[in-house]
Amino acid sequence: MDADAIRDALRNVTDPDLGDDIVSLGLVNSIEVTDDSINVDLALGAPYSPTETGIADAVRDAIGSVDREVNLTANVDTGLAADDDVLANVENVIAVASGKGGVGKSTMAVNIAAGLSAMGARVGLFDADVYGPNVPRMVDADEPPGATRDETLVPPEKYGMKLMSMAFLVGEDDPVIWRGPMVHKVLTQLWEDVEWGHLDYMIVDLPPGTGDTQLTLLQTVPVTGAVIVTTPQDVALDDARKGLEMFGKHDTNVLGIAENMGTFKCPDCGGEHAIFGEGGGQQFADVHDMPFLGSVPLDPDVRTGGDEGAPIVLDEDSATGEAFREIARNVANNTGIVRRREHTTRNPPSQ
Ligand SMILES: Nc1ncnc2c1ncn2[C@@H]1O[C@H](COP(=O)(O)OP(=O)(O)OP(=O)(O)O)[C@@H](O)[C@H]1O
Repeated sequence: MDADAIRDALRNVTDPDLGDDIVSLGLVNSIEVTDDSINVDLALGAPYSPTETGIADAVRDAIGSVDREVNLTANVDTGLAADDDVLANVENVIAVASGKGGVGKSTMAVNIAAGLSAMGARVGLFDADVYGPNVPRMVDADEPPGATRDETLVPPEKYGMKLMSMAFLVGEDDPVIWRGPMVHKVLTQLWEDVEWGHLDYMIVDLPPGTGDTQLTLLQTVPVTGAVIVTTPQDVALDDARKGLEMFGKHDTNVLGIAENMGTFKCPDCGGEHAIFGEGGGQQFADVHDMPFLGSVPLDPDVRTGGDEGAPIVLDEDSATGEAFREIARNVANNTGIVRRREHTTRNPPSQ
């Protein structure tokens, strides 16, 4: 089997989101055939996402080699030169945002991060909520970052995730009054002077609203996409709209809308009640032509998980945990769509 025959075989592999075969889309970067191996480099950008794992499996099937080892690698064009990319070793930066406080944004960020980590991905969780950093508590991380000789910070790890938070530096209960320029300086240091290593996903928990932190992040870091967390009430949805507008102004992709507290899971009767009305998050996503990532019920186990530092997404037996896992899978899948679409736009296939 030579490279041309392999390329032809790969025309049978369809990208389910972009709706064409991967060769026509220009998602096959290179094919190399040696005496004992077939090496194919694909333009895939969302490691461990179910969709891209499926594409890779289909590629192996299409090649169907029995006598040579098939090695697949992935390299997607991000449009950034390594030099001007502040987080060059981080493949995808995902901002978790909410229009208003208290909708469960940190809970969502922690569970998405832990969910991606459980899928096998290398994950960083960056608590950028300088005004109320609470991620360390939610994952029970009390170990502060270490420091190397050249004064970079080594993030502590929990559930396989690398963590960084203002709480490590100032203490969770210290009131912090930050002005814009200080926020900018501290945040920039927090991601530049940290040894993140190679990450597939960095999840950034933003403070609620549309303030200095959001601006700093969007101006200084190549954000792959944003997740907007909302509850189904009209007031929360109104604020979520402002979040959408902010990301729109900065040309930032929105990976989708995640609904929290969609229903109330009653511990007494076991039933689920739509106390804030039904389908608010889904309707909001539809109206704004955004993907809907999923809905999580108001479930006392989520809060206990958060308080005890054990994200519920890791509880295999919990239905609410499965709702978070579904959101994590969709976040990864939609990250892949953004990456592959950008790649094909930047590298239009010749035929
Ligand atoms: N689906 C849920 N079921 C039960 N409790 C929840 C759920 N989501 C969040 N909580 C609880 O609600 C509280 C607030 O959640 P969280 O800190 O995630 O909100 P937030 O939007 O990040 O808030 P902030 O405005 O402080 O940033 C926490 O105690 C959390 O455990």
